[in-house]
Amino acid sequence: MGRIFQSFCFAWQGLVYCLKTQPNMRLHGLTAIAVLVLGWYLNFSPLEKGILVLTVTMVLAAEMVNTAIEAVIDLISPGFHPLAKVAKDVAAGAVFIAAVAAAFIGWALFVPKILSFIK
Ligand SMILES: Nc1ncnc2c1ncn2[C@@H]1O[C@H](COP(=O)(O)OP(=O)(O)OP(=O)(O)O)[C@@H](O)[C@H]1O
Repeated sequence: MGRIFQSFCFAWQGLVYCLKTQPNMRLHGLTAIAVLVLGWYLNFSPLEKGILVLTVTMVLAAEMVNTAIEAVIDLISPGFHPLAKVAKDVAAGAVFIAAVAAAFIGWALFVPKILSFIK
């Protein structure tokens, strides 16, 4: 039980580190809260809520993995190296495609719902 709690504390520290040091993580986090609150307010179905939760989690997790990769690269390759560039660019690309997919999913879920609310 102690080990599980300790692992949870380390994971929490990683999350707090990302929120403190990464402006993009704060932006994704605030967007996630806004999207989830709005989703619940607009009475999304359980399936739609599940898709929303998975979508925001995908973006936040991608941002955290990106931050971890950046930290490792800065540790092992403080100077310029072409492979360091590849690693950072690919990690940033993962965040980018996750964010683009999230934007499409948000558009597909929210636009019909908001239109039906306005009518
Ligand atoms: N050690 C390095 N060697 C080669 N290119 C690097 C190196 N460090 C960074 N770069 C290049 O600079 C870009 C920006 O790197 P940086 O570490 O500032 O990432 P970032 O995405 O701007 O970080 P953050 O998300 O913290 O703002 C990388 O995507 C990469 O192209």
